[in-house]
Amino acid sequence: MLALATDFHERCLAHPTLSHPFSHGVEPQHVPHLAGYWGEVFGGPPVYSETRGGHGAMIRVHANQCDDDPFSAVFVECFDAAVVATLPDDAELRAVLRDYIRAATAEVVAYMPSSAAGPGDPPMPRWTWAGRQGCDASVSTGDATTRTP
Ligand code: HEM
Repeated sequence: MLALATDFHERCLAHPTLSHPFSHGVEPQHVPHLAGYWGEVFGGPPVYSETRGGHGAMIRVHANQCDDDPFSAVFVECFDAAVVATLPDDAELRAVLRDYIRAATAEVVAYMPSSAAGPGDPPMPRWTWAGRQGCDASVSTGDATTRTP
């Protein structure tokens, strides 16, 4: 997760659109925080919830920041590229991660408009080989259940 977050963040900083939100200075521990968040989503220990306040806190970092959305498409492109650069060449893994980042980005971006209500205290999303757990199947990878989580 640290390798993925490091590579991904470098891509954001190098991107003409994505670099803008980071141009006012980035929290020095941003990359480990991002890695801890993703680790928790994918079944690791609750590092992000215990140290940063959980999924709602992550959403609130982004909330009410922007009334249009120049970010979603390029954000997922950078993530897909970071997955290819840092994780094993595994089609099933890449499919789950592709589904994940699209669902996660749509959720974050929905809170970005200045008029959006806050997220409350939503649970941390959990993703496995079968896609998102405890949620509707439209964001799941369907029958990809043969791998051990
Ligand atoms: C859609 C476009 C997005 C943009 C432009 C964006 C931008 C940012 C910025 C500027 C920060 C603050 C960096 C800092 O100073 O610490 C941040 C923090 C963060 N972002 Fe995003 N983000 C986006 C989407 C997402 C998504 C989809 C996720 C999760 C899948 C995510 C996860 C995080 C996390 C975990 C943090 C650290 C929050 C903390 O300090 O606890 N971001 N993001």
